[in-house]
Formats: sequence, C-alpha cells, structure tokens
Amino acid sequence: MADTAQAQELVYLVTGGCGFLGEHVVQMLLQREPRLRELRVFDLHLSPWLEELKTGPVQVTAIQGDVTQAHEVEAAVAGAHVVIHTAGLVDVFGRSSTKTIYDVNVQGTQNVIDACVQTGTRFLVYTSSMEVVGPNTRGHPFYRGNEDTPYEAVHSHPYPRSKALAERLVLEANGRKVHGGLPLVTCALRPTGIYGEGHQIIRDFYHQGLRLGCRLFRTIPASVEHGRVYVGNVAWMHVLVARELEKREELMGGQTYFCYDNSPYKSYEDFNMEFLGPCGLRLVGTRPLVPYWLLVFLAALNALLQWLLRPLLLYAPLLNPYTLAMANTTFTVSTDKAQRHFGYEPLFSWEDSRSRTIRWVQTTGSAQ
Ligand SMILES: NC(=O)c1ccc[n+]([C@@H]2O[C@H](COP(=O)([O-])OP(=O)(O)OC[C@H]3O[C@@H](n4cnc5c(N)ncnc54)[C@H](O)[C@@H]3O)[C@@H](O)[C@H]2O)c1
Ligand SMILES: C[C@@H](CO)CCC[C@@H](C)[C@H]1CC[C@H]2[C@@H]3[C@H](O)C=C4C[C@@H](O)CC[C@]4(C)[C@H]3CC[C@]12C
Repeated sequence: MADTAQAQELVYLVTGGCGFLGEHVVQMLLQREPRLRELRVFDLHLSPWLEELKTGPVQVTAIQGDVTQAHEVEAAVAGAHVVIHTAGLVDVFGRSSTKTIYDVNVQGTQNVIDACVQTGTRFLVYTSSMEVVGPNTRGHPFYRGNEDTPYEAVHSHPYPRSKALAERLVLEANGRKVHGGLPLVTCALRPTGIYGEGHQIIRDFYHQGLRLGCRLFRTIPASVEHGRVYVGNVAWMHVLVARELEKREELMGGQTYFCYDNSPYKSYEDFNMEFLGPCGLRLVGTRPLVPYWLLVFLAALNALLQWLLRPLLLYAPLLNPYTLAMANTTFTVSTDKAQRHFGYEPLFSWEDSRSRTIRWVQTTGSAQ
C-alpha cells in the first residue's frame, strides 16, 4: 500500500477500472502512488474485489457508470486531479455493433474530455492501442518500429477506427482551457497485445488446448512477429505518465507512447506457448498445418455465418478476416521514447512476467 508518510492529496479516477488492464492500474496506483488520497473506480460493471480495497489507507470509491452518459462521467470526474481513461469496448470479433463500439470508444472519450474541461481536471491519460497504427488491412509489416516510423495506417474495422478517432480527440484536446483557465494536458499510451493475469484469450486458448488432448495446432508461420507487453508494465507506464505529466507538461502533453517491455518477439502462437507449454499444452507443427488459403476461406465463412445468423444468435468465433490479418502480419515495437520522456523502465522482467502469467493460468485455468 502507499507510503502514508507523504502528503496524501491527490484524487485519481480510473475509468474501466474493473477491466483486465484497469484492475492492474488500480492495484498499481495503490502500491506506487504515495500521494493518493482518493481513488475513484468507474466501470459499467463493478467487480467484487473492489470491496477488499476499501479497508486500506486510500479512500477507494466505486462508481457504477457508463462513459456514454455525459452526466455520469461529469459527476465522477468532478474534483479529480487526474483521469486515466482505460474504459473501452475491445471487440474485434463482431460481438457488438459498429454503433455501440463508436458510442463507447469515441463518444465515451469525448465525454471524458468534456467532463475534464467543465470541471477543471487538468491531466488526462488515455489508453489507446497499437491498432491506431496497425497492422493495416494491406498486411504491411511494422518491424521493430517506433512512434516516428512511417506506416500507412488504413483502418477498415470499427475497433481500430474507433481507437484512432478517440486518440485524435484526446491529443487535440491537449492545451484546451479547463474550468479555472489552466490548460488540459493529455497523452495517449499505445499498448501492443497485452498479456498477463486476467487475460481472457489466453484462458480460452488453454481450454481449447485441453479439449484437443493438450494440443494446439500451428496456423501462423513462426516468422510472423507479434508485439506483446506484460499487463503489469502497461499499468506501471500509466501510473508513471499520470505522475510525470504535471512536471513535464511541455514535453509530454499531446504525445503518444507505445507500451513496451522486454517480452520477446515471437509469433502470436509461439508467444502464448511460453505460458501454455508449462501448463501442459503442446503446439503441433513447425509450420502451419492448415494452408493459408484454407484459413482465409474459413475466416470468410465465419464472417458470412456471423452475418447470416445475426438475426437468430450471436456467432463470434476468434477467427475472422480481421483477426487472421492481425495474427498474420508482423507488428513489433522497439522504442525508448517513454524512457527518454519520463524515465520509464519496465517494473517486471520478462522472467517475472512469464512466471506470474503461468501461475495465473495454472490456478484459474482449470476452473471453468
Ligand atoms: N487487451 C489488449 O491487448 C489491449 C491492447 C491495447 C489497448 N487496449 C485498450 O486497453 C483498454 C482496456 O482494455 P482491456 O483489455 O482491459 O479490456 P476489458 O474489456 O477487460 O476492460 C474494459 C473495461 O471497460 C469497461 N467498460 C466498457 N464499456 C463501458 C462503458 N460504456 N462505461 C464504463 N465502462 C465500460 C468494461 O466493463 C471493462 O471493465 C481498452 O481501452 C483497450 O482498447 C487493450
Ligand atoms: C488465426 C488464429 C488461430 O490460432 C489466431 C487468432 C488470434 C487472434 C484472436 C489474436 C491475434 C492478435 C490479437 C490482437 C492483438 O494482440 C492486439 C490487440 C490490440 C488491442 O487493442 C485489443 C486486442 C487485440 C485486438 C488482440 C485480439 C486478439 C488477436 C486478434
């Protein structure tokens, strides 16, 4: 818990604070922000673990609310010094309509910005995504790129499009006068694929592997590298940015930062095997066992079935043309911008991140 010897004066608001990343941000703030007086956790669905936090030295206020409702957002933001906006609809599988994705990710972000302006909150950290850059629909590789690497960002899917629009809103809001006359200071963090305790897709792959006799079958060439970052390090970056924005507003205001750490560059499937292997699963094949044209066909078939079945039921498998393109396109980041701008170093080593994730898969994996 926070060091109570320092003056506890700050009020933070974390939107989406009960999500996969949001929970880690909440825990990290409690452990690593000694100036915290109150932590407001705003989410559509409040988690039971919040109750346990209410007995600590920091006042934890749980707020059940919807970012699409401007009045709810404004009430939550009023009096906060810093807002960390992680709430979002993460959907690349077609579970939600395009309109719902835009309402939550774009209008919800606009509501957060407006609430900061109206109530006088000066510091806003936005959780963006690598997907505002790519991979693009043309499958161009982004190999060890950084924030300045030229890349043709072409979005056809509502999720990356919504994240790109929302990120632009946040960056354009930097410098706007908030209530009281001082400027708003904003920045955006762009995680690559996050992994760690609470990562639902790893759990799904684990259960799929168990059903297939402790095997998974390689579908993506091992040479396609996919950027991944440990959730604890992403949370740590959020906490550091929130802390440093005040001191370095000229340098950091309006900036974007990829989230990175020392996780190895691997294909999506080989990376997952770093955790699933020690849990008893095996990846069969050194090369893809299914020809690529067949995967393309199956992905298109899934999209067609989703569309045909929509009036009757929700059919949203992992494989669709977009997720196939993502998994099959190299997108890796190599940058030190966060280190240069605000002194970020990963808090968790790769070995630590890996063993924490393995432990989590082992303990929660069989409980389904
Ligand atoms: N998971 C990743 O690999 C990844 C990578 C890059 C960026 N991101 C971004 O990180 C953020 C968090 O993602 P996550 O993986 O933790 O997702 P998540 O779904 O686990 O968490 C999102 C949280 O937002 C909440 N939320 C959704 N709609 C809301 C609404 N209308 N009002 C209030 N709360 C709402 C959800 O209840 C949930 O608790 C998102 O903005 C996402 O775009 C995630
Ligand atoms: C072809 C399949 C057979 O094994 C594999 C499908 C894997 C996909 C389901 C995932 C491959 C890449 C993932 C995405 C990536 O890690 C980055 C993301 C950014 C973030 O903002 C949200 C999550 C995600 C879109 C993530 C989702 C799952 C993949 C598409």
